[in-house]
Amino acid sequence: MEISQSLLNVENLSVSYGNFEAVKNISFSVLPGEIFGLLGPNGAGKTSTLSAIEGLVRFSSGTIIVDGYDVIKNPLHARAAMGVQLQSTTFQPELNVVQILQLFSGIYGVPLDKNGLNRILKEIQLEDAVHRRFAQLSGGQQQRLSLVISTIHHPRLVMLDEPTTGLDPQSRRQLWERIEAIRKSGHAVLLTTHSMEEAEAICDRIAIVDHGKIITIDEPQALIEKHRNDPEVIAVSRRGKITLEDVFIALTGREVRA
Ligand SMILES: Nc1ncnc2c1ncn2[C@@H]1O[C@H](COP(=O)(O)OP(=O)(O)OP(=O)(O)O)[C@@H](O)[C@H]1O
Repeated sequence: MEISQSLLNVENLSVSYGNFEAVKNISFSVLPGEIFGLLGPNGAGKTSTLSAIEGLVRFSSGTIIVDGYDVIKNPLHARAAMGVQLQSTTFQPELNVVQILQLFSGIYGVPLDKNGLNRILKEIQLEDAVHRRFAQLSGGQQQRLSLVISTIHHPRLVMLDEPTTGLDPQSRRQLWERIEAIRKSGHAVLLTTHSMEEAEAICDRIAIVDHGKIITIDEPQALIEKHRNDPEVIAVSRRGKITLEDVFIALTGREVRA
């Protein structure tokens, strides 16, 4: 895969916390118009990988190129090209929906007049919740607001850490549609998820990560086809149907992580 074609190119990335190596020499690329999922058991190194790309943790070795910019040599350009989903703790608790949108449009240098503000509020269906603070919103409303903020500057690469965890099916579908709209615009999405259903539904390719290493990278359906006759996959399957979760469990093992 040509590096120049990729919106994100991660090459031989390692991340350590003291003596503990959480990410071990991983490489992958994300293309324009692609939704790429990082899947892995708890503690596999997914968030550490995202954090390294986002510039939140220092990595011990490797290179990360975002939209052609090396995150170490050109951090400002690289950061301008990415949108990062913010966790609720990042929002000032005393600010309401409108104030949060105004704050982040200011931070990103994106002009937001009254019409623009109303358009966004309508788009994320928060017109009736403008005066609520973040903590007073439902999980679905919080995620819609977080996603719109992470894309307010139209970044070419959007990174989402477990964007739909805890959402009801309606809210999850709506988020999926918004994520798919990012893909449609030719931008790329890198997300982490524990939902195999989500990976199958929206990811073009997935990387299965375990113990800091990438076990495999493929299209979800291709991965199922490739492994459907593996004895370990058949052994963990239920009701005679082979799913992505069966392949995932067979590849990463049945034991629960600490
Ligand atoms: N700041 C830190 N200091 C020390 N160890 C850390 C730190 N952050 C993460 N780790 C460890 O690194 C490993 C990878 O953690 P990471 O959060 O990247 O995993 P993950 O795949 O995102 O897991 P989860 O699915 O549970 O969110 C884990 O063993 C974790 O305990």
